[in-house]
Amino acid sequence: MARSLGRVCLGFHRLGALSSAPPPPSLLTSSRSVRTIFAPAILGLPSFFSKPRDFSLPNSSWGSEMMRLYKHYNSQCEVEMEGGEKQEGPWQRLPSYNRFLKYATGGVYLSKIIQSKARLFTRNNRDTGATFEYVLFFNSEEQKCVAIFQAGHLLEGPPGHVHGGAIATMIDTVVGAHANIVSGPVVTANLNINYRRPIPLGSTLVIESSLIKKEGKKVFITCKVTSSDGSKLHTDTTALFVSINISHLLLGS
Ligand SMILES: CCCCC/C=C\C/C=C\C/C=C\C/C=C\CCCC(=O)SCCNC(=O)CCNC(=O)[C@H](O)C(C)(C)COP(=O)(O)OP(=O)(O)OC[C@H]1O[C@@H](n2cnc3c(N)ncnc32)[C@H](O)[C@@H]1OP(=O)(O)O
Repeated sequence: MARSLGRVCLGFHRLGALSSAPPPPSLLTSSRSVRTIFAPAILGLPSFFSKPRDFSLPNSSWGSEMMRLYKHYNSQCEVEMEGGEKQEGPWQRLPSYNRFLKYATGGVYLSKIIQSKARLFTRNNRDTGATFEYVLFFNSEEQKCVAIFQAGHLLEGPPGHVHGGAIATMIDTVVGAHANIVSGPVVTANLNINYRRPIPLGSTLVIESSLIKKEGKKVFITCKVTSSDGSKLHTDTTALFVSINISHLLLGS
């Protein structure tokens, strides 16, 4: 389906790092080019494995609003022209996150079974459309991230509406990815959410995060969740991220 849209966006992950050693922190991200390393060998996948599934591409569960907004942002992404030339656009689509630091246990023993089964919470999605359907875009000029999010029926909290924890999860995911792009490895230190209006299940929402400032190890970000046409404000959030040294996760802090 994405192919039929005829556009190719920049990759968030770079394939082909086949070493079994984790990538050095300096290779994890770069704020302008938004690249991270994906190492199949770290994930225990065979080296001939070509590409992991990209959950941020459209699937049959996406409704018309989700598709409309996807096309709106995707049409402003980098385009690959005939002959492989690339034409820049203000937005970059961020393919779905993969756990490149599979063995980053922070010094805590995890059994091989847990390690092999671990999945990013928001992409733990066997039944397409049932939980979190989303795609992230990043605009480096404006220092903004936008996610288009379709809230599936298994995210129910109050009857017919999305659970506050599921909303917080999506906000943390968007602002977390944003902070990671601008500052490298970070953890959420504080997330302060005002819930203004309930979100009906099945809604398509726009989650927009803006960088406020970077101050030493701290990254301050704000975020709004609105209806797809922007007319209703569902939540507003302030978030603080703190940079961590990735070696603490690898060696134990
Ligand atoms: C769990 C590891 C995850 C690693 C992720 C790495 C890479 C991610 C890659 C890609 C991401 C892609 C997609 C993102 C998807 C999801 C994102 C989810 C993100 C999360 O879901 S992540 C899990 C939840 N998260 C935690 O599990 C954090 C536990 N926690 C800690 O690990 C420490 O608590 C820490 C490191 C936060 C602080 O460490 P610390 O205490 O040693 O502080 P430190 O001195 O370094 O602080 C420096 C300055 O921050 C100020 N400061 C600190 N904390 C503050 C607070 N709460 N309020 C106000 N100010 C605070 C200090 O006051 C000081 O300020 P000043 O410099 O002005 O004095």
